Amino acid sequence: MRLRLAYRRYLLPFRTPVRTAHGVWAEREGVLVRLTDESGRAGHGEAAPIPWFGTETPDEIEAALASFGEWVTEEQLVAVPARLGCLRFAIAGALSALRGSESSSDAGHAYLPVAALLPAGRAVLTAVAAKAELGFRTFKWKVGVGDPADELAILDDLLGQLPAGARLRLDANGGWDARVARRWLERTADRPIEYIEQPCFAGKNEDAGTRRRMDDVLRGLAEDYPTPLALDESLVGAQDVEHWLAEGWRGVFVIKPALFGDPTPVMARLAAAKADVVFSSALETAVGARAALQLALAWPGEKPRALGFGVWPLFHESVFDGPYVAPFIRKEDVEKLNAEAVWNALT
Ligand SMILES: O=C(O)CCC(=O)c1ccccc1C(=O)O
Ligand SMILES: [Mg+2]
Repeated sequence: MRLRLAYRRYLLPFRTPVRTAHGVWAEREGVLVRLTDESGRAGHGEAAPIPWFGTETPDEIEAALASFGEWVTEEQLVAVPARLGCLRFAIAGALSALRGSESSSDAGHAYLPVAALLPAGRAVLTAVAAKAELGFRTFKWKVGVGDPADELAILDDLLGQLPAGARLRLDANGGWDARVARRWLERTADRPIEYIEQPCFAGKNEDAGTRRRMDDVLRGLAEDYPTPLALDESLVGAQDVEHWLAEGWRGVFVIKPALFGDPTPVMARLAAAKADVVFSSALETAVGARAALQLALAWPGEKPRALGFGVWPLFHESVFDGPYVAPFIRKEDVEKLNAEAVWNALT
């Protein structure tokens, strides 16, 4: 079947720049894809790459789309190479929206809890109360941004401000070396920390030996301390999931579906392995978020941990955002996200 391919590249400044151990991230760049069949039915998908995680870049996505021309076949689309994982996710999402295969069944979860994303540094102490007031009970704080001694001092103030029974996740974005990670893990051992996300990381451009040594460091930290660890930057694409499942990783798998190409086989693999999964935002627009949240809601078995989607409002125009006021995301909120409206807002 012939499909008409259109795409729109976007560059959207965040309302507030996101500070992580990788530096300041001020604007989101990505590409929306729209596929229309001969009856005029359309499906949208989003490629929201994170090059510092080791994904492809927006330029590579645009070049691949430009090479297609206006009319494509499904065979051509699914032949996009695996290294363009974000583009493959956009294509899979657009095809599934077009076929209506994403749409509602009664299977899956009616709603899932959401973790509120808190700002790095001391700003966390003024941000947390408003989120708790809204009813959030899982929180995520970015660490590895400032001096470790300062951040360690803030940790206990933050724990003191959390409502009873709250859970706190820390995300170092790979910004610690093994020594700093051990210092933190000693401190968190007797504190109620849900998990620490990616304490250390060797970039995708490091040589294989360096990356292997970093895997050993992560395994060692996971074995030596009681606070659970989560992999995030370590997981970009199906081959990384296979690698860590084969390693017998018993911690958390943070899955940003946007980075996993056609997500269906990866989800099946993680579910079969009974992996401890946290579905998380890539700071994409409502188009990619809709597809990612549908996967989370369809996760088989037990309710997964709180979603890493407490990121909105993220953009200046609310049409680009997902649902955000409540500490839960409901299936009906996700189904209401309007991909065509996002597309139209990018003229
Ligand atoms: O996971 C969450 O709770 C929010 C999303 C998030 O933190 C994030 C968003 C984009 C890129 C990287 C990250 C990250 O987890 O490090
Ligand atoms: Mg992370």
